[in-house]
Amino acid sequence: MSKYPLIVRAVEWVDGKVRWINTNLLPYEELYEESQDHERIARAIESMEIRGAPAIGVAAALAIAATALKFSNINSVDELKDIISKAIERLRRTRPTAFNLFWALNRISNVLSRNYSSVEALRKAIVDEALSIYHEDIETNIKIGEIGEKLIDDGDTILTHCNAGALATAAFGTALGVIRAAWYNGKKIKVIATETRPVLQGARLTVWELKKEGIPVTLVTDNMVGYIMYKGLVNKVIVGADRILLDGFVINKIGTYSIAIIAKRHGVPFYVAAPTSTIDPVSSINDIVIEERNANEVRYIMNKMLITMPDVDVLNPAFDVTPPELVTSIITEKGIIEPPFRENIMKILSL
Ligand SMILES: CSC[C@H]1O[C@H](OP(=O)(O)O)[C@H](O)[C@@H]1O
Repeated sequence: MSKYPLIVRAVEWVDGKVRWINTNLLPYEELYEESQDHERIARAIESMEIRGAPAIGVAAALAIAATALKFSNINSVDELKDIISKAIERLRRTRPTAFNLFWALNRISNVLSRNYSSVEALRKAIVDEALSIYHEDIETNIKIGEIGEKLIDDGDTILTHCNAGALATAAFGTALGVIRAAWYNGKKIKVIATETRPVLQGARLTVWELKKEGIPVTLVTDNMVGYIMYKGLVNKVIVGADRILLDGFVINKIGTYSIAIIAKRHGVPFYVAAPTSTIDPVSSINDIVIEERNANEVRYIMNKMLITMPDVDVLNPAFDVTPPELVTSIITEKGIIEPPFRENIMKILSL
């Protein structure tokens, strides 16, 4: 039982089904959906109804568990393994950058690789592993919050980018988890949220979450960050991450790199809050696939208003790369990682 109110849950497990809030509709509408169909859940991840690295990993794992239960009529271990393998491959193809997706699916694949005396034993092992991933996510976020809030001073104004909150995890959030923990521990903090074009996760999701909980938040456009840092209005920056490499490269929402450069220029600490399940211990920076999303996300503001000519060429990289020299420290559930990152990440991962 958490000592914090878990007011918002992006992804839940309800009676053998995956239940999620459609974040594309917020703050205009709070629509929840439920499904046992991994294809429907895969589409929810691709369309960003479900988004945020940890939430994507949890949703994918729960989608596999729901699939195992959906095919309750299958009595053959090999037949169920084949169905589950196909579902895992479909979910792997949803989004290429967030490491938590692959971390979660690899955990389920490891369960699948074992021998089982009955199909029921296999089904139970899959569901148990997926539910562990789900519950661990919430516990991990709270640990990140409680470790990270020690870096927050009473009276701080904290800038955050995109949404690394309860709407990006199973609950509580990572960057917003640190902010929540500081708030509930009595620190009078304020948040500045960037709108985060093109999909406006900051303006729509971070603002919605924090206002729902009464945490003071001010919205700024992405191009205001330089000005507000120049004016000395920001004490700290805290962002989430989609993938962190051993050398400390941080892959996160497009615009993060620009904020990190401005923070460095103005001597503002730049923190990254993420579970160790976001750390990719294998890839090098040249292996990373930065997701290129549909051009209409840039041409339109959330499908509400045309802002450019429909036939104009568009670039729409969903993420960028912040090099380690711009990162002050990485807040994880196992502790705060400071430079030299490779040495200290390997230590915290016991590699
Ligand atoms: C703790 S969420 C991590 C990360 O995921 C978000 O990306 P998206 O909204 O495209 O799924 C954003 O980069 C967050 O910082």
